[in-house]
Amino acid sequence: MATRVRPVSKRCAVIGGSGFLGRHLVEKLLDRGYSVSVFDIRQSYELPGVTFHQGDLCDKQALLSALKDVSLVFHCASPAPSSDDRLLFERVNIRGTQTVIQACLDAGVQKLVLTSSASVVFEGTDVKNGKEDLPYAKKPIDYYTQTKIEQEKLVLGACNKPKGFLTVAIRPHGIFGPRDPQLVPTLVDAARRGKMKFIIGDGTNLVDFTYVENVVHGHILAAEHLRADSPICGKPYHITNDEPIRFWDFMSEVLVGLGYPAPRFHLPYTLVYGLALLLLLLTWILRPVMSFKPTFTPMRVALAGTYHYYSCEHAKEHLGYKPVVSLKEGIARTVASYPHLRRGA
Ligand SMILES: NC(=O)C1=CN([C@@H]2O[C@H](COP(=O)(O)OP(=O)(O)OC[C@H]3O[C@@H](n4cnc5c(N)ncnc54)[C@H](OP(=O)(O)O)[C@@H]3O)[C@@H](O)[C@H]2O)C=CC1
Ligand SMILES: CC(C)=CCC[C@@H](C)[C@H]1CC[C@H]2C3=C(CC[C@]12C)[C@@]1(C)CCC(=O)C[C@@H]1CC3
Repeated sequence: MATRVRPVSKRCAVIGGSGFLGRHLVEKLLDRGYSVSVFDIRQSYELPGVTFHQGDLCDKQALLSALKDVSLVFHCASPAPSSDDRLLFERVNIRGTQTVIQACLDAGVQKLVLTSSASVVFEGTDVKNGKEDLPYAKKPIDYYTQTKIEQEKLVLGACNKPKGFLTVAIRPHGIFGPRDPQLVPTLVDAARRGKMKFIIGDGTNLVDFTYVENVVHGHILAAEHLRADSPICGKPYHITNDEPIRFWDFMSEVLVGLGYPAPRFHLPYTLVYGLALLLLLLTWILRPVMSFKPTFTPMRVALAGTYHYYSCEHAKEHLGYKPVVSLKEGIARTVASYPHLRRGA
């Protein structure tokens, strides 16, 4: 069993600390006695023990002031996948991450923990119990995934033991929990518009959904195990709930928990995927005159209709990782945290 390693310095920075995952991470770091410098393009809350630095991570000077006297940095900022804006992803996830690395080196930061994504190996076809040695997606499913791949390569490639700069990447999948602006709100929005009646495919596809506190736990374990003599330097780690579930069972549990009916009718996967592609084409054609965001994008349909679950054995072995909140408990906490999204609210 892995031993618990004590942090050397208790001052750290969270880039993207105003976001969903970032804020949960900040709260847990505070509980564990860290003082935290948050760097984000927006400030969404105030907490004792947290210093906010508002700025764009592509701006090295702005970053440097947030990294002063910091030895550990968590980088969990990214534009939302739904923005599907290639130039923005390239600027923030690729060039911005290069800037983060350079700022860390200039500021004498010793450890950088990146929030990557398990989807860096996902090409829209089944992944069953995928391990970290799967190759990066050759045909990434969207610009978000494409730039997350480049981002992870940059951070892991920057690991340099002689220079005393150590890096590691955490690859979560399907993060959910209180304050998530993406998964539950999108689902409820679709349900309210009568779009959640259908199951895409036969509904047996297993998927990982990971409760946010488990993702946070994985990040902190990685940071605290990151030392020059550790096997984790320069490596990616899947962090999941270790309880793959049928995609449509998860969606149904959340929907029913919030008072909406579960999807019941089946539609063939290829038909829905084809329709999503057509719809996407239509949004491009019509962009000069009108803009609309389809609920069922090809990316979402692929995620809803294929197997994609990942092994977290390496994290267990090298980080001593074990989920701290079960899927059942995570779903219950999540449902309870969205009273305003309940049916009829
Ligand atoms: N949610 C999920 O299911 C998964 C997420 N991930 C990864 O986890 C990380 C956190 O995701 P999540 O918490 O869901 O996302 P959020 O959008 O909630 O958080 C990201 C934060 O980064 C900020 N940000 C964006 N661009 C910049 C910039 N140029 N400079 C500074 N800050 C910026 C965002 O601000 P603003 O909101 O204004 O854009 C936001 O506050 C991301 O790296 C994501 O790729 C990985 C796997 C699954
Ligand atoms: C079919 C439908 C409309 C489902 C609604 C829920 C979806 C919005 C989520 C289901 C799986 C989620 C997911 C992500 C975002 C939200 C979903 C598509 C990510 C793309 C977020 C960023 C990642 O790195 C990977 C995630 C995979 C799962």
